[in-house]
Amino acid sequence: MATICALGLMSGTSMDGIDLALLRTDGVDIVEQGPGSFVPYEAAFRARIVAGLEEAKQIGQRLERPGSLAVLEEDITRRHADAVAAFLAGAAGSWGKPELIGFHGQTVLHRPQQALTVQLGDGQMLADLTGLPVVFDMRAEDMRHGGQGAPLVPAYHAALARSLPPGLARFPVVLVNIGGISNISFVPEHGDPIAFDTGPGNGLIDQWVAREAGVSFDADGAIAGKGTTVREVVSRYLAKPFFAQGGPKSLDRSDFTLAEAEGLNVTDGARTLAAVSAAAILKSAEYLPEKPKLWIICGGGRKNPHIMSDLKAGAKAEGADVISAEQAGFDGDATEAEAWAYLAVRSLNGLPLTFPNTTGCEKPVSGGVVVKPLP
Ligand SMILES: Nc1ncnc2c1ncn2[C@@H]1O[C@H](COP(=O)(O)OP(=O)(O)OP(=O)(O)O)[C@@H](O)[C@H]1O
Ligand SMILES: CC(=O)N[C@H]1[C@@H]2OC[C@@H](O2)[C@@H](O)[C@@H]1O[C@H](C)C(=O)O
Repeated sequence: MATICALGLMSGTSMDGIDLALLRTDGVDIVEQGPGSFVPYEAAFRARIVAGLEEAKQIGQRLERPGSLAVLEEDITRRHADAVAAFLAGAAGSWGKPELIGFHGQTVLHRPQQALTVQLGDGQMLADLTGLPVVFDMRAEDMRHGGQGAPLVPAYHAALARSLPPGLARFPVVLVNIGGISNISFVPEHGDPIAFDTGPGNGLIDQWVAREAGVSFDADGAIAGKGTTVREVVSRYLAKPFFAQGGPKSLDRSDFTLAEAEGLNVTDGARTLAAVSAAAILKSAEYLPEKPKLWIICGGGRKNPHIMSDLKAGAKAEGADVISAEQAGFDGDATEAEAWAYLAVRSLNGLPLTFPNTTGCEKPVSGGVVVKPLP
């Protein structure tokens, strides 16, 4: 299959902005990772998305856009187009001109039990504004085949694991994405990955520090650094039914709340929620066929030193190592955007995006809608 240059766009559950990354791939091998970038949403726009999450709860059919959601979708799409233009006008443009965009959009509702997942993002509008073909809506087909519709990044995680230099690769490798929600991909030396969402990532920490300290995230874990983990609260979170079984499973941003942390002071709350994030990830090992030997941490949560130190301590007790994406030679901020570039090329080539062991779909499923700019 032909190698092409693709541009991936991800606006994740943290709702902090748009990640962009270029990738050269044939949809199987990662031929070359290109530059990445991030365009933050300002606080007022993030607040509009948060308000949109509430309105999205009324959605019964995935194409419905009640209340302000139609306008929000247009604005999200326009911001992606502006981000692409700025990105390609800079150094990224000289690395390569993308032939295809992989567009995630903004998840506002995810109800796998109802086979309902809604990402705001108008693929045709983005194609028209950028002049490039766009692959979007990559989760729906998986759900039509009985899958959770998430996580989708495991196909790319597996390619990353297989690209590790022999000196670093200690299989089974687990790639972890700590975004608003966390998810893992278990990659054995031979065979297909096993994947599922593992629990809250940074989402609860963000909500906690926004409410208690008026900041959008706990930068470098500074607030948590002044607090202590309250074990009883961690146990209360881990006692939730979500943790009583393995995958396939996926989460909506609202599935976990701050309820269990109420009453803590601001610093203990931030530290405890970081501990919850790490403990939830480590607990996933109970549902894997073999003990992981190497954990590689991607996503914004790797910048919280408390999540990282808890992960390292827990993994060490099981004889495993924890390293950041960068220590593995990857760009941990760009992984998801790269994944959407990779998945777009797979979609174009009719290759599966998801597998029975990653989302629970009944057979490997491709997906995504491909649109071209109108003449
Ligand atoms: N320097 C930092 N210190 C601590 N936390 C950080 C730092 N930088 C980013 N984060 C956390 O990472 C989050 C963003 O992570 P990321 O971009 O991986 O999430 P996402 O892509 O929105 O989520 P998802 O994977 O759930 O779709 C921020 O909301 C913040 O909580
Ligand atoms: C429905 C949805 O957008 N889910 C996200 C979310 O954020 C992390 C986790 O929950 C994961 O399942 C997924 O994103 C990643 C990138 C994925 O699909 O692989």
